[in-house]
Parts: sequence; C-alpha cells; structure tokens
Amino acid sequence: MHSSRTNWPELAELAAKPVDEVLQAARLSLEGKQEGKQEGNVSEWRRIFGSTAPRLNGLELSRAVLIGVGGLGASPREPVPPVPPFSFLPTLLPTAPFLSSLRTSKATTYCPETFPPTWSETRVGGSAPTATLLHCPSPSTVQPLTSVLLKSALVSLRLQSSSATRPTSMPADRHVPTRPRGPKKTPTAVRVHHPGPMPQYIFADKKPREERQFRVWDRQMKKTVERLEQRMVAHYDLVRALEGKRQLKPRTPPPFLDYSASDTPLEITDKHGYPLVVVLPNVFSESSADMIYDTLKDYHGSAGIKVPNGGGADGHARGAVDNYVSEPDFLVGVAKLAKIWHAVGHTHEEPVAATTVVKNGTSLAASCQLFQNLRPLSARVNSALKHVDRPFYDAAVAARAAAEARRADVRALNHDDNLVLEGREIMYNRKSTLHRDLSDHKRGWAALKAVHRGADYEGGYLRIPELNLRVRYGHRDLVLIRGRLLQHEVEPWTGGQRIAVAHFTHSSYWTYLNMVPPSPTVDAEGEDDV
Ligand SMILES: O=C(O)CCC(=O)C(=O)O
Ligand SMILES: [Fe+2]
Repeated sequence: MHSSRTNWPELAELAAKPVDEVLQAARLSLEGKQEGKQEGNVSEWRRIFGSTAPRLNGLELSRAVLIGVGGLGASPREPVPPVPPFSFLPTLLPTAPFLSSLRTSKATTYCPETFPPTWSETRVGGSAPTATLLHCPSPSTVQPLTSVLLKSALVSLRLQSSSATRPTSMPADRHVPTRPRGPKKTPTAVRVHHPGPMPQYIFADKKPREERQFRVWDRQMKKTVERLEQRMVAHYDLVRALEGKRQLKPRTPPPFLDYSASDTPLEITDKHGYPLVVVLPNVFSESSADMIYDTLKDYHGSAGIKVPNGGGADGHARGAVDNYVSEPDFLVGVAKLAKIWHAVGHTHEEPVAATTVVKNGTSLAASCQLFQNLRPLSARVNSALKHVDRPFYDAAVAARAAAEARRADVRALNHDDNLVLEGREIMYNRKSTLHRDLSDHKRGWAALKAVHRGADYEGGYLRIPELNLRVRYGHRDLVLIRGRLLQHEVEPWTGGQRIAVAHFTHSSYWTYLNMVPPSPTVDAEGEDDV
C-alpha cells in the first residue's frame, strides 16, 4: 500500500538489492517528490516506516542499516552541515519501536555532495554497533535545503537476521510475535551491504589487462617525450642553482614565454640545455582524467580530508599556501600521502607514513584504496620520469627498493602503489601562491597533475616567474618541474573545482636511505640520451 504513491519497492526486495539499485530507487522517489511538497517527507517516512516496521517481526536483528538520502539541513552555503544525522530518529521511533534501542549519540562522519554518493558510515550503539546510518547530503538535483531536517527519504532498511554464530546485541522486541511454526526452512542469508570506503579500481584483479594498458601508455609517453621541443631560458643556470648560488641578473629583460595555449610538448631548459620544466600536454584522455578526478573526490569524503589547522609544521612548502577557493559545495583541504615522511624539524627521527594515511583506520583504508585507484596516474608519472630523466628514474626505483628492504610498513603500503616516488600531496581547491617545494630534493622533480570538471573551467596555468614562463597545466596535462629550485605558482581559475596532485620526493627520504639522486648536470655537453 505504501508503495502506491511513491512506487516504493517492498522492504524485503530492497534488502536483497545491491545498494546502487536502492539508490536508483531512492532517486526516482526523490525526483517524484520534487514536484510536490517537500514538507510531506516526514509523514512520508512515517508512512513507509510504519508499514515496514511490522515486517521486522520475528527477525532478531544483529545489525540494521538505515540508508538515508538527502538533506540534513544543509544549505549549499554551508558545505558541511553540523547537524547530527540522527536527529530525525525520534520522528520515526513511534512507528518503529525497535529503533529505540539504538543510541543516537555518535554521529561523526559526513560525505560529499555526490550522487550516487560515496557513503559515509556512522555507527550507533557503542562498541558493538547495532545500526549504521549511511547518509549523504542532498544531491544537486534536490533543491537546496533550508530548515527541514529530514528532507528526503529513508530508502532502505537492510536487515541481517541474527545467526547462531553472531549473537545479537539488539534486544528482541517483546511485542513481536514469534515466527509462525511451519515446515523447517533453510534460512536464507540476507546480504548486508558493507559500504567500501572507496569504489574499487577498474583493473583490480585484472593484472594482465592493466599491464597491457600501462605498456601502451608508456609507449605513448615515450613518443611524447621524443617530440619535446626545447626552449632555452638563456639567463638561468642550473649549475649555479644546484650549488645554492644566486642567479645572475639577465642583461636584458627576459622575454615572456607564454605557452599556455600551446599543444606542443615542451622542455624548458637552462642556458646549458639542462631541463628545468617539462610540459606534457594531452597525455591523459578526457575520461582517464575524469576518473582521476572522481577517485580524488571520493577520497576526500572517505578519508575525511580537512583543511590542516595552522598550515602544518611544513610551513615553508606545500602546507604554507593553505588558502582555498571556497565556493558552495567546493571541497577543501590537503591530503599528505607520503609512505615515508619526516615531519619538518624531525629529520633525525625514524620517518613514518604521513598523517593523512595513518590518522585512523578509515583513513588508512581509504588511502590504500586510493593508492590502487591512482595506479593509472602513477603509471603516467613513472613513464614521464623514466623517459625524461632516466638516471633520476633509476635512482628513484632503487630508493624505493631500499625503503622496502628496510621497512615492512613501506612494503605494505607500496603493495598496490606503483608510484616510484615516495609521496604525493593532494590539494582540493587550494590556491597555490608563489613558493618553492622546500622539502623536496633539489635534484628531483615534482610531477604535477591538476584535474577539474566542467566545460567552463578557465585559468589555473602554472607560472614560473624566474623563467618568465607560463605553461598549461590542465585536466589532460602533466608537468614536471624542479620545484625545489624554481619558484612556482598556480594562476587563479574559474568555472569549477580543481584538484591537484603533486608527486614528490623529499630530501629527507634520500638522507634516510643514505642515497643521493644523480646530479642533473653530470652528463653535460648535450649528451643525447637514448
Ligand atoms: O596547486 C598546484 O597545482 C601546485 C602544487 C604545487 O606546486 C605543490 O604542491 O608544491
Ligand atoms: Fe610546488
């Protein structure tokens, strides 16, 4: 009966469905409601719940999962609503008595605005959770919410009948009549959906396909690198820079090199021909870059990425420019994902995985999944380093092996992470003002990738004032830069969110391993490599 107006599927039906289908049903239901009144939702919920709760009779619940879609009182101007998602439970209690056994104090997580969402999971019921509320704020198709707390729909109540092996922590409802006695039935297992913290990687368990794909990309990268056109910046001397000497003032003002509109792969060199910046345009397909964007976005919610308070200890490098473009719904924050990381000022201590990775179990799970999901990006970064600077690449591979030989945690974290460098940092809508990457090794490279979505996106070029240079740095591009030596900044952008990933290698990593990357100026005199 309850389904007559909303086309709401039967509870049992829902419980057996994969969550994506449940969501689809929810969306349809939501869209239906859009046309009508919004305030009707609470009574709608009551109605749905009132009619489904009796069906729980006879089931001893060991775990119930409530899935809620939609508003938690969020207005688009407050990207993270501070509203405990369980506030609506009292509304439901009269119709669903068993819910009263849930404690509703713990409501900690939140997921971003995507729809279908990355679920965040909030547990109630103390250490032995009796229920899980999966929630996400209103999808963009749903009108901005103002005050109605419970805006859309409870979409499913997923049940797991208790089994002998798993005692219930939920008291059985006294008012519930026992199951009618009849011929013995084999109990059917009801699947409970445990939301993964991150969606699975496309090539997971498809190693041969992945290898083939990566080989293709590597060949393409090699070709792109072979096509690099050199542009010399006659006043810049890498030898002096590596020696820590100041650059000499150019006699005449250097020309402005604006390659922001150029499709040509470029190698910007110093006066001797040593590469300083390498611009690799269009090395990602649109869809490949989209996937990177999506997984980074998912990660933000799954790992609970936040703006670091106070800019972090590494106040001179990436953490220093923590200034964000904050528009409604824009993600903000920085994720530090180094597997070997010395906090600034602690270079004599044993390094550990960076805070974002090991903050808690959830962030560890999300980070490991991200390492796997980013394999296509890391494969391109590896290829770019390999073909642009083979000695450095080889040293990075050797360093990775040395770090693994020394540390079991590095072996574990590297298991699904193919990046040859030890770290990356992800910046969500962060303005990058003029800086050098002060923790990075001066002989190394930073591999910069920015992704964004939407046709209106404009700007976000990379600017290197010392070279009077401006290059493209967009969705399909990859840029290598000697970020420790050259100051750089990202120009303002408009038209959507921008997520950047800086792949780096810190000097403390090499010190820890007793290794040094090869000098970029050792093979002087224009020796042709490969
Ligand atoms: O925001 C960006 O894309 C620049 C990143 C960068 O330069 C850095 O993280 O060091
Ligand atoms: Fe940088």
